[in-house]
Amino acid sequence: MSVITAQGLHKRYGAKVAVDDLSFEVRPGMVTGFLGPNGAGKSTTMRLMLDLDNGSGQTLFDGRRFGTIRHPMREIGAVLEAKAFHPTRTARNHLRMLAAGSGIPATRADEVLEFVGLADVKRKKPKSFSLGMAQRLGLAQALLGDPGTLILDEPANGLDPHGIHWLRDVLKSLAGQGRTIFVSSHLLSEMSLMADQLVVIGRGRMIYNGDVDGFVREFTQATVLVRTPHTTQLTTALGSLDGVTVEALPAAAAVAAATADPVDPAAVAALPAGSQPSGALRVAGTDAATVGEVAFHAGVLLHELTTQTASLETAFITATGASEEYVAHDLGPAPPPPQPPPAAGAETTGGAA
Ligand SMILES: Nc1ncnc2c1ncn2[C@@H]1O[C@H](COP(=O)(O)OP(=O)(O)OP(=O)(O)O)[C@@H](O)[C@H]1O
Repeated sequence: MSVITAQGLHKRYGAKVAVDDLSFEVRPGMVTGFLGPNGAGKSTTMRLMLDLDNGSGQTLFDGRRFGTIRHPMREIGAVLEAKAFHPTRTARNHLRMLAAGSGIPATRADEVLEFVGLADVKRKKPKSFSLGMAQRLGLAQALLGDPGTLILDEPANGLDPHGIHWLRDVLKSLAGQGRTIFVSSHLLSEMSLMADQLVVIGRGRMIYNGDVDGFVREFTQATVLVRTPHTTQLTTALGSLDGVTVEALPAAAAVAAATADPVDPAAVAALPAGSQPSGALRVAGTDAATVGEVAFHAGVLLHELTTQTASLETAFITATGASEEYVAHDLGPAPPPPQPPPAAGAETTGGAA
């Protein structure tokens, strides 16, 4: 359980700056997600943090560099590459060898293999493992020394939906025990369910460091969904507010037509409570409380008033769009297959044989 402090991490490959002066803190007791488009520098950053790559800056684990920690496996569990295992040993022996090197009892190998669901294949060689099985073995290896800190690069890669669900529960529960979890992933829906804090980078630079809700707030605009039988009156009333836009959703347009817009409030009010036809509006540029107040002062009945926040994926695309390194382009039609050369003496213009 340690605070990770990354300070001024920097790495270039020739002219290419892969990690550009990154500083951030990863705190215990929560999952910190590490996000960025392809090639943003996530893996390089993780390697720098663990002194596995040459670069500048430093990373401290409760004030100590990785290289100075006597038994790193007992403090920091890391999986940076899913398939980095000994080529000839069985999964169990691979873990027992690592355990022996760090003064960890051999029985722990069986415990962690059981924990990650690989007990049945522990006598098999990891080279025969699928990517998902290799990921599970990687996590078993990381947990061998019961470390307080986990650094995991794309641990969900290759896992099936059950495996992803399981991994999320495991990481959340390890964080709940007070451990420090730093995990990269491209699965944004998973990240939104799992992470408390985010470090988001693009082209090696910091884009955002803070809590997940703050990221979504900063890079997207919340809207207010309103359902009312009086869409026209409400649209007019909201139109007087600066910076507010109102969009009629398809259902609202249908109601407006059906009730011969503008709505006759007296006719609608005469309907039994709850049976008035309701149209939907999406309001941007203000909050639900303001929409509710405006509706109240305009005498507009509301059936629903909901704040709608955007997804982590929408925020990620907005935040990192400009720093996307590998941008796809439209694929034109395939060229026609080459025509075989005409046989010698054959007709080339067509015609009756
Ligand atoms: N050994 C290397 N030699 C040259 N360039 C490298 C090397 N390793 C990484 N890079 C470059 O550094 C940049 C960052 O790469 P990195 O693998 O850290 O990104 P990433 O965010 O982990 O990407 P992904 O999400 O695709 O795994 C990329 O532009 C990559 O091409």
